[in-house]
Amino acid sequence: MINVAVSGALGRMGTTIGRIVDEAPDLELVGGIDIREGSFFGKEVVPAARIDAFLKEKKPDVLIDFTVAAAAVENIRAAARNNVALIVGTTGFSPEQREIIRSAVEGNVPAVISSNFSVGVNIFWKLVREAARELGDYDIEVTEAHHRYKKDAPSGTAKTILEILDQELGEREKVYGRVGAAERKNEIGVHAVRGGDIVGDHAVLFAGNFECIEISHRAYDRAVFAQGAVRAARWVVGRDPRIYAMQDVLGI
Ligand SMILES: NC(=O)C1=CN([C@@H]2O[C@H](COP(=O)(O)OP(=O)(O)OC[C@H]3O[C@@H](n4cnc5c(N)ncnc54)[C@H](OP(=O)(O)O)[C@@H]3O)[C@@H](O)[C@H]2O)C=CC1
Ligand SMILES: O=C(O)C1=N[C@H](C(=O)O)C[C@H](O)C1
Repeated sequence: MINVAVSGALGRMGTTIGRIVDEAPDLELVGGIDIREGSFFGKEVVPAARIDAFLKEKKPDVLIDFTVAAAAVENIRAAARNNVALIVGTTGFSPEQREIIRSAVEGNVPAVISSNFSVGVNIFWKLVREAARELGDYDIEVTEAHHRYKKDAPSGTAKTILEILDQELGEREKVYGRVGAAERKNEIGVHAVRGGDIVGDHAVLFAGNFECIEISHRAYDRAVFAQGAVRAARWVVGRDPRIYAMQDVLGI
């Protein structure tokens, strides 16, 4: 049995993950952490300020964090202090926060950190890499769309797409939300759409003369991210103490 705790337990992803863990015969939901006190699936949710006491008392094998960047950094540090493995789905980290996370995790606990835990998006990233290798001279535009409540833009998944493009093509200027008259050069356009209950759409357009290729992914239910995060949680426990990607979990 793997003991699982969830931070951001009262949020959209936290409740979706809590339900999956609660229904899994091989997993035990030991409780949650959120900004507020509460309960989910019959288990206590404690405020973030009490995370150390919570981890010591409930002894989860793994903490799954889907919160906001500043909160996640503190939750990750607490998990590392208390020797608890990590799954981190939170997005919107600054380079400085990424560095704090790296030094908290490396050599202390195993952690799978991914801007997107869906299997489909992890395949989509591979396809984008492959296309970039062949179509580096095409014009490239990245578009993402999410629900009205999303706090960060562009999405973490879109930032990962940009990292992949930079790795394959060399660093290029990014133009966010193109506006006004400007000649197109070698830049990559980046566009974020927010509205309604869109779960998560991502597309990369490679536009050449007389043809375009668009690679896209659409999530229909956030359960797809939650299932991936739970799959990673089963995988991460007992691994060497370092940062892993979802590709490591999937073996791709
Ligand atoms: N990697 C992936 O596959 C995916 C990543 N995400 C990312 O996950 C994150 C959460 O998304 P979502 O569930 O939609 O967001 P929500 O706002 O619905 O949930 C976040 C929860 O965390 C709570 N929270 C705030 N501060 C803390 C804290 N210090 N400790 C614990 N909990 C805290 C929030 O409380 P309050 O609302 O009161 O602030 C809220 O209940 C985002 O960064 C999103 O981009 C989302 C989907 C998939
Ligand atoms: O906030 C969300 O909802 C999502 N966030 C992730 C991101 O920022 O890429 C992943 C997914 O698209 C849903």
